Amino acid sequence: MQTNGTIDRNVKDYQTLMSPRQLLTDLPRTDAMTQAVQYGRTSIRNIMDGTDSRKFIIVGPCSIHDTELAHDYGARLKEVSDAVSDRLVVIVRSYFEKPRTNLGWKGLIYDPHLNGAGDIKDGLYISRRILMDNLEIGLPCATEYLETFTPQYNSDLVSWAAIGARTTESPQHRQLASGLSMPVGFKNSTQGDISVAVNAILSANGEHSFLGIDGYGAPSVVKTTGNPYTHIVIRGSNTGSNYDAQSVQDVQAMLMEAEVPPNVVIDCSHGNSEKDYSKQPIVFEEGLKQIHDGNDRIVGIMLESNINAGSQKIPSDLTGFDRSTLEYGVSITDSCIDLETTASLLKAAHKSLA
Ligand SMILES: O=C[C@H](O)[C@H](O)COP(=O)(O)O
Ligand SMILES: C=C(OP(=O)(O)O)C(=O)O
Repeated sequence: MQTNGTIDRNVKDYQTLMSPRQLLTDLPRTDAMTQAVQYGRTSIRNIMDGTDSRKFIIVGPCSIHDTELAHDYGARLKEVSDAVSDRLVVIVRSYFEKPRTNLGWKGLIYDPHLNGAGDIKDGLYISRRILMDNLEIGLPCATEYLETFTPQYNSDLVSWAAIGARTTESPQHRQLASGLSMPVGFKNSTQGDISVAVNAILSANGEHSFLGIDGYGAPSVVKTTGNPYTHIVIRGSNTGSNYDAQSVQDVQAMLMEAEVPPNVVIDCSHGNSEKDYSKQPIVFEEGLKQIHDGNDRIVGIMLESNINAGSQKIPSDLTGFDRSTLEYGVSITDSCIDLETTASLLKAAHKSLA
């Protein structure tokens, strides 16, 4: 086709991807995995409805960059999860898509080999295997959806999904959430605006028609029913936190004014910890205190946790990067608390919810 340079001026290449159905056929979900997915989804729905008195904890690495690490982390978290499961539903963060403030590594799906090659096909296979690994041992998974096509490739393995602070206001993400099969948390904006998340909930609760792909990869008009299990995740902002009792009550008042259930998840990281992992336990304990003091609509808490504490820097241009230089078990995005701290926080929560 003669285009005279009117299109694709800034496009280097198109690479055809396998259809979602192809990936699901190559890496099929087992019955045991289905059970783990359903356990996570049903538990969260019941907690949101108030028919299950437990709380859900979304906990795990800020991002996964290493299959071995994910496996190791999941196995160790599962032991803690089993010990607290009568009062806490533990869902492991399995985040493969990172929304960046400007540039940076975008996550395992986008650049699985950490070499800047953008091998998204491998990223989809590798990330699906990680979800399957966790489900195999009975650990339900949470993820963030950044790209609106991604759920077709992995949502059958996900029990809870986030729409992040940078995308909560995006119509496409709200429409996407309206059709997702799992409960979805909308973050407040990076500037601390709560109303964008409240509006996101209202939008995602409704029916939509929008452009997407079906399981065979065909461009489709997607018609959704609306997702009744959406809620807010308060994550603080670039200028301060919003996890104190007054802020939480103010958020709940806004939700009730909008006639949606006042369910809130407190994110202990991001703006609430000023991205300093050592402050996450303070936020966690304050959330527990508020629950203990009677705020039973705090339905969940989120922690960013890894095998080892802190974070390590990687170059912004990953071309030629030698990933063997990375320290094992340490985040390459936001700083995380370590597994020992995670285990002691979960055990403290278990005790406090007695
Ligand atoms: O949770 C992850 C980060 O906070 C988010 O992806 C933004 O990261 P950045 O500001 O380092 O780009
Ligand atoms: C990117 C994340 O959070 P936020 O959208 O709140 O920045 C995250 O939880 O990984």
